[in-house]
Amino acid sequence: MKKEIPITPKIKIGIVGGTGYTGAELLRILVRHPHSTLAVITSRAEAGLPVAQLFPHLRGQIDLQFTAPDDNALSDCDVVFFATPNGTAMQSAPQLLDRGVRVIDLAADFRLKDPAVWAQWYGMPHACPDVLAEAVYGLPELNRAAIRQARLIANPGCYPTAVTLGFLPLLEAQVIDPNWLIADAKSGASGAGRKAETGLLLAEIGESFKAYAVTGHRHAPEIAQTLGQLGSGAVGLTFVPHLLPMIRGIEATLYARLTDDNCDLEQLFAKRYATETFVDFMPNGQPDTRSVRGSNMCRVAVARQGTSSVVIVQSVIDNLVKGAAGQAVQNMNLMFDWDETLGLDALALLP
Ligand SMILES: NC(=O)C1=CN([C@@H]2O[C@H](COP(=O)(O)OP(=O)(O)OC[C@H]3O[C@@H](n4cnc5c(N)ncnc54)[C@H](OP(=O)(O)O)[C@@H]3O)[C@@H](O)[C@H]2O)C=CC1
Ligand SMILES: CC(=O)N[C@@H](CCC(=O)OP(=O)(O)O)C(=O)O
Repeated sequence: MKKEIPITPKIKIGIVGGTGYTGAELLRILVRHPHSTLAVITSRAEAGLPVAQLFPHLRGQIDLQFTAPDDNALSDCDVVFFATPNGTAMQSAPQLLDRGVRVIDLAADFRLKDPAVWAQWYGMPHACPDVLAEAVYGLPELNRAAIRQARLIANPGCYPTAVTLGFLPLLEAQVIDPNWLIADAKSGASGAGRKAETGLLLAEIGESFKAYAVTGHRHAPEIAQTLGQLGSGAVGLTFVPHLLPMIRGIEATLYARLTDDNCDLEQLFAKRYATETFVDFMPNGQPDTRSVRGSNMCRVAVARQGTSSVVIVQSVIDNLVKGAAGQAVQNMNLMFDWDETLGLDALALLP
């Protein structure tokens, strides 16, 4: 059951997990959104605190207090965003959907189609495997038509967004070997969330750089699942994430072997992304994370070294915007049949 969209263009929005980095980013975007009324913003730790007291950049913009999560209050909303740890949204989504509320989960609860694969990577059984089937993977550049019809969106992970948008034109056109894909990705520390953790202290990550989860990261099956749907069948992917001593941003350098040496790579990327507002193909470009910081843009470039058959793609996003909250709002815009770009016109911050 879907709620009828009111004629009045304002909808009521709930955010579960309003004190985290992606929750705060949703607030920053949604206070400027012409069709949104923020109705419920949850935090267990900060219940009762005015939102603008925790986040002074929202003073004068929002007159709500954090409240403890309550499914009844959330049921009154038209759409609820879950900006919560993995395993949280799947506890409440079925009831909310039953009450006609649309749900957008920024975590991974509905991203993997196979509940056994979910359990393997997330260390817990899936709470509502029956609902998984109807979830739409919220990558608009791939699933726009399905997102428009969806009640439940699995917002993609941050690394998967950058990696998938980089490989997508090559796999769709079937000009690379799908069994030999390498994604060398780096993230700023905000990708790990706002929790206190020794490994995320400035003195631990400043002036240092490391790879992590080299034996397997939970985003690998998510990326492989999506890339496997792009025309060439199952893929062989090596994905290695790195932690950079910066706050926002993901850079993914991707490698693949060309099977069609005559392919015009620049034309392929330019054509595939010509009508995509939030993917900027940069001919001869060198996308850097600061060119997307604070914006919903993914910038990509493609290159070869001489006549080598290895193709190199660079892809950058802001992990909190196109990698999370911005993409979630882009999905909401599609679900409510609005202009996809509403609320998402911020340019990157330089320097
Ligand atoms: N950071 C990033 O770049 C990205 C994050 N994501 C995903 O988005 C989700 C949120 O990430 P992020 O904002 O970084 O996380 P944070 O750790 O910064 O924030 C988590 C939020 O969830 C709330 N919360 C925690 N546990 C529960 C619970 N059991 N029930 C209800 N609320 C809870 C917290 O508030 P309180 O404890 O007070 O209730 C807090 O507001 C995660 O699943 C993350 O993997 C996805 C893409 C990018
Ligand atoms: C830098 C950093 O630690 N990044 C996080 C990615 C967080 C994220 O977006 O993952 P999910 O939404 O799939 O949980 C990590 O590697 O765990």
